[in-house]
Amino acid sequence: MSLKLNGYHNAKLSGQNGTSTNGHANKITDPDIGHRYTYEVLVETVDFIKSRVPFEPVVGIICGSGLGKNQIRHKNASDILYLFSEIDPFTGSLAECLTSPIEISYTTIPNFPQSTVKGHAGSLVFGHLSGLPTVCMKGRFHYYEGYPLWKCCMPVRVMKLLGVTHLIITNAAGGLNPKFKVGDIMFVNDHINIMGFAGNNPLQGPNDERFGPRFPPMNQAYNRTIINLAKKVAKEIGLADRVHEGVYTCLGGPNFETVAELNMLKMLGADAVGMSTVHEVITANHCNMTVFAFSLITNECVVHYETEDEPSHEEVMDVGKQREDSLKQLVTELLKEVFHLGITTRRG
Ligand SMILES: O=P(O)(O)O[C@H]1O[C@H](CO)[C@@H](O)[C@H]1O
Ligand SMILES: Nc1nc2[nH]cnc2c(=O)[nH]1
Repeated sequence: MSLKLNGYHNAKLSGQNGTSTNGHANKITDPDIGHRYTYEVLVETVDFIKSRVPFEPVVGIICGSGLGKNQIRHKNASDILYLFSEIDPFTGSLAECLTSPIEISYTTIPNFPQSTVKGHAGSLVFGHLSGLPTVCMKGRFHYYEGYPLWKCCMPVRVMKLLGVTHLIITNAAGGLNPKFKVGDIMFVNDHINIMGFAGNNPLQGPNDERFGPRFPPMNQAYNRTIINLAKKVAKEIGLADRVHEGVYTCLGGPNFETVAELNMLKMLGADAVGMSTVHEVITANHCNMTVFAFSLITNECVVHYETEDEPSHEEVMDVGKQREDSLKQLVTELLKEVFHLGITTRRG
């Protein structure tokens, strides 16, 4: 099978054969070498999916905690879960907005990691959303599950190879900005890659130029035009007073933050904190996808000691459930606008 990506198709996999992208002799100290997904391994995964899905998705959606948990009804227990009928677009999880869905469990997809977190069902759902061929990840992978960042982001590259140009990333997050209330939505306009400060980055290790450049820029990681459209859509559907823009930051988890950590993150300029998304955004930008991300504020971060309030994953999932309908409406209406305007990918 031959897949062409941004003119990188014939480029050599640099870094694994003794030559690095900057031309220096390469002594690899990467402990994951030999385990990382090569381009060819991902093509194997993509071929499996293509053999089961009769169309190419252009939109990808990653469902955050509580937004991808429901199992879709299916008629048999085989690996492909063909659904009976169209599903009401405003009930159930984000994936249930897809019409004529085809659901493939992660357990059956070659080379795919497995979901281990409550609220992350563990399947890819293919279908149409606002008329656009779409793939939805019901269940993402987190660093705290024990997956290295490059593995957490493997599905982003799979989506790219499947044909996805526009990626919508959703997450549940704690609100650091005092203006944010539980149930509000924050359109992510930038991030702080705290794990990256310590040298942990999904692009670490050999770079395969068929995906993207060794040193990708990240100053326009979140598509400005889509953020503006999302604000317009939010206004139209009566959510204007529940949406904000802001900076997301990701810690490794799984524990929620201490009071001192939260105050530090606030000082750094973060408006919301979670345990995902940043590495997915980096990987998507690296392979020239257009990215839109939003956080559902599921809890207000506790930034002082005089309280008995504590965050919990149950609360996170409950708020996801309560706000599901608004989020689905937002995404559905937004996609109509994005493709009406014909927003292109980052590098054209
Ligand atoms: O980022 P998502 O997957 O939405 O989930 C967030 O919610 C969970 C904690 O309750 C963590 O996984 C955190 O990252
Ligand atoms: N790290 C982190 N992740 C979250 N996910 C949902 N809420 C939170 C939070 O307060 N902190």
